[in-house]
Formats: sequence, C-alpha cells, structure tokens
Amino acid sequence: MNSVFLRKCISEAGLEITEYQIEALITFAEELKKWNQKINLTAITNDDEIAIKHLVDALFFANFIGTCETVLDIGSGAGIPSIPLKIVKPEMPVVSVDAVAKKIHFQRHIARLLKFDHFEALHVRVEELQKTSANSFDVITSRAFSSLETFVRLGAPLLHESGRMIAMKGPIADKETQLKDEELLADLGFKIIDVHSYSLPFNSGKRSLILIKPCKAA
Ligand SMILES: C[S@@+](CC[C@H](N)C(=O)[O-])C[C@H]1O[C@@H](n2cnc3c(N)ncnc32)[C@H](O)[C@@H]1O
Repeated sequence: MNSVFLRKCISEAGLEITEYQIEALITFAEELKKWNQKINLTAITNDDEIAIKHLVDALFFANFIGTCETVLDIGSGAGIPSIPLKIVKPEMPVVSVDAVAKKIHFQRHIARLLKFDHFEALHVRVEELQKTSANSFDVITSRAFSSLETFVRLGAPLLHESGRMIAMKGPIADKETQLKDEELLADLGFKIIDVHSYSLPFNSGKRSLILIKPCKAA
C-alpha cells in the first residue's frame, strides 16, 4: 500500500496520527491482502478502497470514542474497527469477537506482529460471551454485523451500566426506518442519543456512528 495516498486520506478526513501508526496500518493492510489470497477475509481488495473504506472509516470511530475505555467489537471480521483502533490507541483494552476461526487467527497474527498489549481476539459467538463477560464493557461497537435491534439485543447483557453502544453504519436512515429502529430499541430499554455523520475522503460515501445508551442512563 502506498503510504502517500494513505497520508492524504487521513489528512483529507481531518484526522492526525503518527508516522509509526501509519506504518502499522500499512503492515495490517499488506497482511490483509496477503492472507486474503488464501482465505476469504474481505471483499475489498483494492489498495485505495482498503485505505478509505477499512482504515480511515475505523479511524473515524477511534477518534469518536475518546480515551481509555474497555471496548468490545462484535463481528469484527478481519479486525475492523478493532485493529486500526488498537494501532492508534495502543493503551486501550480491546476485545474483538468473531464466529469464524480463520478471521480470529488473522487478527491474532496481526496482534503478534504489531506487539499489541491488552488485545484479545476471541473465536466465539457473541451470544456465548454473556456467560463470562456480563456487564464488562464501556463501549460496544460493530460494523456491518446486524440490524441495530440485533446489535443492541446481543450487546446489552455485556454492557457496563454506564456504558454506551456505537453502531458503525452507512448514511443516516430515512425518517421511517429511524422511527422503527427507535421503537425496537425502546422495547429493549435503549435509546439513540446521537447520530454523528461523516464523509469518507474523496467522495467515497457517507457513514454514520449511532450512539446508543440504556434509557435509564440517558
Ligand atoms: C460482514 S462481516 C463484518 C466484519 C467487520 N466488522 C467489517 O466491517 O469489515 C460480519 C462478521 O460478523 C460475524 N458474525 C456473525 N454473527 C456473529 C455472532 N453471532 N457472533 C460473532 N460474530 C458473528 C461474521 O463471522 C462476520 O465476520
């Protein structure tokens, strides 16, 4: 991957990271492409798209969540957003879960290569995590995992009472879909607190971060 293009994308997005972190993101991208030739980890294989749609999108999330909290990434696949998050916030404890073993093997490989501390990649269905990690996480996130309702239903038992859930989504939904989502979340005792919209660099599409909290904490 071309570091000049990645730097341009990060600066176009208004984000700032160190040279060391740029190099680590490039290592992640190169390993992703290499492993993807043998095992199917991502449908995105082009360098520019990996930079914008995987790396920069995850960096927007990392920038949004602030400092040191315990994060759970549900259905993290090849490690989005968990791996870029660990690269730019190395001190942050992150647990990344996926139901597919080869994806978790890849994430562990990256964690070893980049010498991550406080990073656990677990081959487990999130439903099973409730037995060991109830009410443990300050932030629970997911991208391209499920509907908002399923995300909140599966994540809720794992969330610390003062925690928040952040769904990484595409463009803001139309009013009708939004109202339906709000009703479904209210039935689970949760509420949408904020929707943070942003554009990926070079007109590559709109995205949103949906901040959700238990009604009693809102
Ligand atoms: C479309 S991928 C998204 C991967 C990554 N978050 C991204 O945005 O590139 C959805 C992932 O969710 C995982 N998944 C589906 N159901 C799951 C469950 N119940 N528990 C854990 N992971 C699950 C799948 O194995 C898959 O890797």
